[in-house]
Amino acid sequence: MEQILSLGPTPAERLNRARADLRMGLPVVLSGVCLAVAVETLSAARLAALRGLGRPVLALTSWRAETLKARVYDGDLARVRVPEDADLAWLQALADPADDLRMPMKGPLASEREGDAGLARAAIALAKSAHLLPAALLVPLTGPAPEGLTALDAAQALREIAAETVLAPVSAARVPMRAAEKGRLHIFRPDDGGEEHYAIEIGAPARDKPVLARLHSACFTGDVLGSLKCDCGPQLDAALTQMGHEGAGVLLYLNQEGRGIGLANKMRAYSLQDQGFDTVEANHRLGFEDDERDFRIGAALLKKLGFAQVRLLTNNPAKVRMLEANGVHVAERVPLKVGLSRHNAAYLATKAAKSGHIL
Ligand SMILES: Nc1nc2c(ncn2[C@@H]2O[C@H](COP(=O)(O)OP(=O)(O)OP(=O)(O)O)[C@@H](O)[C@H]2O)c(=O)[nH]1
Ligand SMILES: [Zn+2]
Repeated sequence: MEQILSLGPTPAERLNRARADLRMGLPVVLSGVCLAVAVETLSAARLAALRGLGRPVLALTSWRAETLKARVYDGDLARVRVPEDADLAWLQALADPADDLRMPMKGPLASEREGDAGLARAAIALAKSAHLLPAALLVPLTGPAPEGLTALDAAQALREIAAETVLAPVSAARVPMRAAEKGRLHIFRPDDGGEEHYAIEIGAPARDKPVLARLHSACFTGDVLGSLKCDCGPQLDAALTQMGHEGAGVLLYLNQEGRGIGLANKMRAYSLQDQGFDTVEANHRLGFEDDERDFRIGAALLKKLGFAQVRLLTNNPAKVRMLEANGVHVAERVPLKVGLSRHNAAYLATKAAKSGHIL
């Protein structure tokens, strides 16, 4: 009996299923009492079906609510009442700031004050971790949940999302690179089937001395396209080149595109930047924090590879603090200032002014 039971999904596995469901536009059951669906992927047909069940409420982060002038009674989020005549376009306009400037008036909006915000909080956290816009529609269930939907306990889901990802090595092989011939790429995979992360080891760095290290967050536009809007591409190059020259180092390539909001949301942020908002304001207008990355992953990977001390290539003091807080000693911060262009001067200045980067 024990064995049959253990074949079922763990809470972490269920959570990953829920992410996939939300990305498809399927609702998930929260704590057995409501259905939650991401606004970004919601279809008109599903909205109609959900309306048949009860009165929906739209969960938005306090950042998004602030822009929309919706009252925030729940600290980090607001639960906005959905009027009888509101259609899918109304919901989408509240979730997505793309047309805010063209059509600023969406209200007046009324927010729920009574009751528990825990379900809404879990729904928003789920949408974020699925790299969708942080906006979710919640509908209370009066009867049993529809068959076949993924069911989660809201409090447990929030704990799982906040928990540290456990990564296991999957495979590794030699990859000689332009910048460093003695390269080896290691792939790590979380046990819940989530995002994989990579480590590139240059040479054979000693484990008992501080290793030259770089924690690089994925940037498709900078790393692959050579975008001039940021400094990621040149930083990646310069870090590998320095490791190549010194003959040893480790670069973690963390799949946390767009400071953890995903590439689709990053392009939404870029469109807002074209409307005049800076990189931090754009994240906030979308409903995200400035930085949604889980910095613990970097520390965990370094320790897994046997490195307890680093000389960290970064201009971001938050990375230094995070490593120290998670058991990796930063013996030295090595500045990494490359790739300044007229396209990214304002972006780098904003990071220095608002995110504490050292220019
Ligand atoms: N949301 C958002 N993400 C961006 C933007 N520009 C770049 N990014 C992302 O920002 C991250 C930059 O990561 P890093 O270079 O590792 O980190 P950093 O915090 O700048 O710190 P250091 O480079 O180490 O000094 C990447 O995930 C990029 O995809 C932007 O305008 N908006
Ligand atoms: Zn970049």
